[in-house]
Amino acid sequence: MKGLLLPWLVGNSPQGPYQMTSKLALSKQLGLFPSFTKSDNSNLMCQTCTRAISPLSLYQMEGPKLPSHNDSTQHHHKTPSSMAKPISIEVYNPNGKYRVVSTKSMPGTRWINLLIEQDCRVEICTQKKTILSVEDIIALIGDKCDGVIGQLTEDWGETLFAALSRAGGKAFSNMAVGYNNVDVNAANKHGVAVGNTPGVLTETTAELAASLSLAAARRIVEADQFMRAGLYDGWLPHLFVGNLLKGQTVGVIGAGRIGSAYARMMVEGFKMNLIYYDLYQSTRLEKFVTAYGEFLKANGEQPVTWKRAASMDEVLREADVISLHPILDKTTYHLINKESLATMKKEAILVNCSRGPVVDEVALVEHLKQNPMFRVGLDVFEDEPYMKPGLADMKNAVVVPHIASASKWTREGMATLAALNVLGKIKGYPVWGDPNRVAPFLNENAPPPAASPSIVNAKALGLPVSKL
Ligand SMILES: NC(=O)C1=CN([C@@H]2O[C@H](COP(=O)(O)OP(=O)(O)OC[C@H]3O[C@@H](n4cnc5c(N)ncnc54)[C@H](O)[C@@H]3O)[C@@H](O)[C@H]2O)C=CC1
Ligand SMILES: O=C(O)C(=O)CO
Repeated sequence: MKGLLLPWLVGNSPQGPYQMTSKLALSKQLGLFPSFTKSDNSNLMCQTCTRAISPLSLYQMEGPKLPSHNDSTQHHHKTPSSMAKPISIEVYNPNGKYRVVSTKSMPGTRWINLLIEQDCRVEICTQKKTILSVEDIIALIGDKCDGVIGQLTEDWGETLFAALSRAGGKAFSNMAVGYNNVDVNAANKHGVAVGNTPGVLTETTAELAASLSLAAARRIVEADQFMRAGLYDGWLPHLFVGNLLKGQTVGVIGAGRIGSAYARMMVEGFKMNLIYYDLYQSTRLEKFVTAYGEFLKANGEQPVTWKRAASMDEVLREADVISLHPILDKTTYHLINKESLATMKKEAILVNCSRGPVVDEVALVEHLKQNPMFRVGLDVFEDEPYMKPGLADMKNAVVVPHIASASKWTREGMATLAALNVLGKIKGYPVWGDPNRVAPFLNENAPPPAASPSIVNAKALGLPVSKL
């Protein structure tokens, strides 16, 4: 079915125009014809509201097989009956037994296929609004909903878990590894499983942190703006002088999956020494740096070194480039503040690809103003989507809009893992034993294991663990 998948209903709003974009093959296979007649201009006309559906070319009807049905549950003008306010959706497999809602369109089609193959009706919110409110999501959940795939921008707390539970839902997955937007206790209270998507975004996110480190070190954005402004009038010894990374020290705060991947990139790619701080020892990372150091030594080069710091301050004092990769919780909120910034070297580089509130952004703006040689690379912001006043004016800051996981492979994989988390709970599958071993779920040439890849509250809910 790969490549054939198109929604059978698309609309901007329940009152707005709809386009039939279903593939006939899929629709025939699933028996999904809504009630339409042909209008004079060859557009399709809904028999209920007489609205024209265009363009017909998107939906190649075959002569006598014009669609006809009278199943009101498949009517496209409304999402489920109890919704307080209409919200536009795309529907796949309307006759599916389980109703799964995705609050956003997500990359790829595999995640949709996997759900519909397992008898799910998939509804994707197409509302033109980047961040959905709790009210919007309650409307999407409606009266009956078996599971929801949501986004890190949404506030998944008591209100939403209560609404999902009332609708019969027992499964939610964030399309993200970080789940600081989710009140897991509220989910536990309502018996809702909470999924996340670790592993598939580790390298992609680490690569963006490495990119921001380089962009800041070599002043790439400033130099780009200078060129475009037509200011370049010839090579100069002082023009955009930045920092050499080789032989310097990279500091990692939070050496989990992403922090460790970033550390390896910086150590191996730029021959930097490593200092890291984490609540846990990262033996694999230490072994990697040791082995690489020995390799360099055997080749007559200066070996790289590693050190596990006893405190975060030790990292801040010693490192030339510091990258933040902890989770966001009470212990990491404003981990970087006025005092910790003052501990750092005047020419240090700070990178944040974790969560905005790990850094006190007001203090950061002030520090950037006072220390023009101090530079930052930021993917995340304290009040996303906004930046604190003054940050946008700072030449010593490189800022990008929370794109660290934005590679095609990763985003499609995140969608797949999120869908499988929800599907697994709906089908009563056990939880995968090792949430870091995601490859079996991402293999497009084999069916995924019958398990939920990563459920963060599996223990609290007493869910069984897969023996696979
Ligand atoms: N900017 C983006 O697009 C992305 C951001 N993220 C963020 O990165 C975070 C980390 O992701 P992973 O590496 O997969 O998670 P992980 O759980 O493997 O790593 C987090 C590490 O932080 C450490 N940690 C926790 N509290 C700490 C503290 N107080 N001080 C120092 N270390 C502490 C943990 O021990 C753990 O090793 C996510 O929770 C998410 O918020 C993740 C993916 C993409
Ligand atoms: O997965 C996450 O936590 C993100 O921030 C999205 O990439």
